[in-house]
Amino acid sequence: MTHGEFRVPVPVNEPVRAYAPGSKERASIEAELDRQASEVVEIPVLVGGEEVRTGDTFDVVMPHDHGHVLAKVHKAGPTEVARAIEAAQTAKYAWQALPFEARAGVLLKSAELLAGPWRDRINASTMLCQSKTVHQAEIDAACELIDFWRFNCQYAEAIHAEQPISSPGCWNRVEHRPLDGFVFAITPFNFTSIAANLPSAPALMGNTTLWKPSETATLSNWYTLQLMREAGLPDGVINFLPGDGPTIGGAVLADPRLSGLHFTGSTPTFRHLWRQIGENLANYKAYPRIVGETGGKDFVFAHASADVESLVVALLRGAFEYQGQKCSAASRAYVPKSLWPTVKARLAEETAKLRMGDPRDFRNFLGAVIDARAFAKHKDAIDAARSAKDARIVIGGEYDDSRGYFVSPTVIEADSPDYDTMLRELFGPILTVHPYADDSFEVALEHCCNGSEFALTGAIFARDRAIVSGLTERLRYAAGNFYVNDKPTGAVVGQQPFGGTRASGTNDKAGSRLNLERWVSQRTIKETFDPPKDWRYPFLG
Ligand SMILES: NC(=O)c1ccc[n+]([C@@H]2O[C@H](COP(=O)([O-])OP(=O)(O)OC[C@H]3O[C@@H](n4cnc5c(N)ncnc54)[C@H](O)[C@@H]3O)[C@@H](O)[C@H]2O)c1
Ligand SMILES: N[C@@H](CCC=O)C(=O)O
Repeated sequence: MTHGEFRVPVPVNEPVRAYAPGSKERASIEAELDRQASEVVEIPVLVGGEEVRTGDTFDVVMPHDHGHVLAKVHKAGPTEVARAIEAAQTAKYAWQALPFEARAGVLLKSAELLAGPWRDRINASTMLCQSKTVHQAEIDAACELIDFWRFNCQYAEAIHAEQPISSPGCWNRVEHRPLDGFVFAITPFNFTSIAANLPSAPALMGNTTLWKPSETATLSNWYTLQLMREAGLPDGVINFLPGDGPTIGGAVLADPRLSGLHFTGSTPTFRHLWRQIGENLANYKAYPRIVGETGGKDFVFAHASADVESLVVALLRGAFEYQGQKCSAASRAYVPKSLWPTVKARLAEETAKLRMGDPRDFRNFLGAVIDARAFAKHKDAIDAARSAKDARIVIGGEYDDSRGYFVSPTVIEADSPDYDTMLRELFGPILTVHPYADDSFEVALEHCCNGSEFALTGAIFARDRAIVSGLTERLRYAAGNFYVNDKPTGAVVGQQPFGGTRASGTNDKAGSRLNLERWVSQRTIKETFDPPKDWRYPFLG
């Protein structure tokens, strides 16, 4: 029972810590990195608050030192999936019955724990198991996740406040009900914040969820769930199902009580899941909501009036931060031939200064790519460019997986905008640049707009205002997140709602009111205070 209209605290973006040499925060995270590197964590399946050890395990390793095991994870199978669905169905009545401020309180408390005592643990595990530098871990696992939790509470409050008008003699109300079943969250390896947000956003709206984490990110993901449990998350609200995607996915999607899929990951996986849901459609109690944020082939389009130094920094940071493993990473660029020789020379000069290695050495700008499969894909793309007639490696092109999965920051110069790596998502530190003739600006622009199946992020560089306006207009549907004279990565919750269209997803904008609206189903209630007692209308005489 709530006696009052409460307001959640007004959120502000979590400040990013610098971890400068000699700082207390640097010493503190270094100690935590040492601690985590010296242990092997056993991670169970979690159903209804019960830790289940199936005995069928896989290892989580450091991508930059793949012989080093960080965790042994028990895989969920069909039995655990069935138990998790029952646990979610059972937990949802008590969870939904809680007043909104109690559910929001769990997320706000989670944000507070992450901003304080849990920050090092979550950041360090993200650095070790996903090979992020301290800065990349900080902006993801700490700041973005804190922002998701705090801002979502405010967006949820605004949803609840939205009510219809009432005419005299009646009172209309809209109830923003949780969905009639459970929500399935399937999460990617590359952002700890996205992984924790996918099950917790539907939970905030009163749903109970099943969470299938990415194998390689299971350690950091498990810690975020422990944090939420410490913040008061009741048993059964989020059930943790690590293991093989198709095995778990097949069992969950077949259940008639599936009411929503909250997915982030690659385009082929999402298409596969959508097809599976389609094939099951007649078996579901209600049409499942499908939210999927997927792959990208994110562009940088430069005009001849672009400022070269800003363009070079945007290409370098946009393409190589976190080894290019951001869905938003700059992976194709269109640069006029009048600028390209200077841009190429400056990019080569600056890229040569980037150090790559173990993120525990804070001088490194890049770590390793996530696993052997990713390494093989990048190696193949580099080898193919080396022997191609219409493309060449102009920067980098080295790789070595003897200790970790290292791929050096690489630039491929492609004569044709249809060269393989101008179109295909690689998800690694490989940027392909198509230098276009200045008098073929329109042809290059048309390719940038429609040449790729994706439409996630994109950036334009120009100083000429008419060109900025024209490109903004022409590229309206080429990206869900569009940047002018800035890199196409680094969206901040509350500032640049994030998501793309076409093959890049359903564009329900993670960390926004729009996303939360997908996890409720409105019930309209009309209460009449003076119901008519006579069926005859006046016109009948
Ligand atoms: N648009 C966005 O906001 C966004 C954000 C982050 C990552 N991404 C995209 O994610 C991809 C990288 O992440 P990834 O390598 O983890 O993606 P992925 O598609 O390989 O895996 C994502 C998740 O799906 C699971 N999975 C795979 N097959 C499955 C199946 N048949 N049934 C059920 N689950 C299954 C995986 O185990 C993992 O948990 C890139 O394509 C990137 O662009 C997009
Ligand atoms: N939101 C992040 C990307 C998330 C996908 O990997 C960015 O804007 O760089």
